[in-house]
Amino acid sequence: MTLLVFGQAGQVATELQLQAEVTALPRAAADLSDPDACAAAIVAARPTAVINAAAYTAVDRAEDEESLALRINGAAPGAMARACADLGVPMVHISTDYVFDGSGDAPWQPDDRTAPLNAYGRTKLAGEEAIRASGCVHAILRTSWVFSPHGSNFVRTMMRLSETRTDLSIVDDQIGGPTPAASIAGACLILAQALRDGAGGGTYHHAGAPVVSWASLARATFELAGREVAVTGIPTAAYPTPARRPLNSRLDCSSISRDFGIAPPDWRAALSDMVNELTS
Ligand SMILES: NC(=O)C1=CN([C@@H]2O[C@H](COP(=O)(O)OP(=O)(O)OC[C@H]3O[C@@H](n4cnc5c(N)ncnc54)[C@H](OP(=O)(O)O)[C@@H]3O)[C@@H](O)[C@H]2O)C=CC1
Ligand SMILES: Cc1cn([C@H]2C[C@H](O)[C@@H](COP(=O)(O)OP(=O)(O)O[C@H]3O[C@@H](C)C(=O)[C@@H](O)[C@H]3O)O2)c(=O)[nH]c1=O
Ligand SMILES: [Mg+2]
Repeated sequence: MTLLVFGQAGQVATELQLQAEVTALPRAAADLSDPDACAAAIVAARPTAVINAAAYTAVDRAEDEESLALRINGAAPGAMARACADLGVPMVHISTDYVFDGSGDAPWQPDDRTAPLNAYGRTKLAGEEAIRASGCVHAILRTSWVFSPHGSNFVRTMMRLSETRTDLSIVDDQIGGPTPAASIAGACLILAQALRDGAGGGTYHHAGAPVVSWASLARATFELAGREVAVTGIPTAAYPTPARRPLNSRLDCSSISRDFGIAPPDWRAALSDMVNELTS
């Protein structure tokens, strides 16, 4: 199958290229700020399936650039999906825990009420809605707290800070599942094949287990890397940021296990591999 991937250098896009033969489109080939160009790229490639792994992911910066983020995260996936619908090509799209408001402490189900707290979350929700409205055969995969040795993510930020800092204050009241980018890529490939084979699709959750706080994830990183950094857990209110972030990012991942046999990965194994790769 000819798989067309939007995104090339991002965390998930990089893993897709490592795991499968795909045509990955860098920004120069398909800029998501130009939705029509994305649709045209699909028409030109005539793929058997499309995976959108590109997005505007700078959560704080999106507060000041919401209209650009909306074009990239909302309008572009919508244009891709309409092109897919016209051609009868299935589409796999990645979305986020940040579509939820983070209330309570129960894991979010795929059909729970969405109510994003920040601009990034609003634009990602717009993308989901545009894809559903297009009528294309699709799977929307919501995930959370992505990390990998490639690209920018919280774990790499912690590794960088450990070069110069002996203590850090990290929020310990935001709870979620850190997810290896490799696991998301694997899930996208399974979903693309299943949709090709006639599966119905829909909205699914896939995130790493067990759930932790950002402070715990930082401690686990420093322990594996042998870095002596003291982590003080602090409440979100003590770490002001431009974008509000949800406290409860737990995602219930049972429907993707049931329908596709995709189980939540244990992030600790992937973190250990990643730290070894970065420190060797
Ligand atoms: N990172 C995370 O923690 C989470 C991510 N997600 C979702 O997972 C998906 C993959 O995220 P991840 O791999 O982490 O993303 P990254 O931030 O690692 O990479 C984003 C990718 O999108 C590309 N991109 C950004 N803007 C444009 C544009 N205007 N035109 C074309 N390409 C563009 C980037 O290209 P370039 O290299 O040229 O900048 C890059 O390849 C996204 O949909 C994201 O919303 C969901 C939950 C958590
Ligand atoms: C660097 C640092 C961050 N923090 C906090 C800020 C924030 O609440 C939390 C994580 O910071 P980040 O900026 O890495 O997180 P953020 O970029 O918001 O991560 C999110 O990215 C988007 C794309 C998603 O879709 C989400 O699933 C999630 O992964 O850690 C501290 O408390 N202390 C620190 O020293
Ligand atoms: Mg970030």
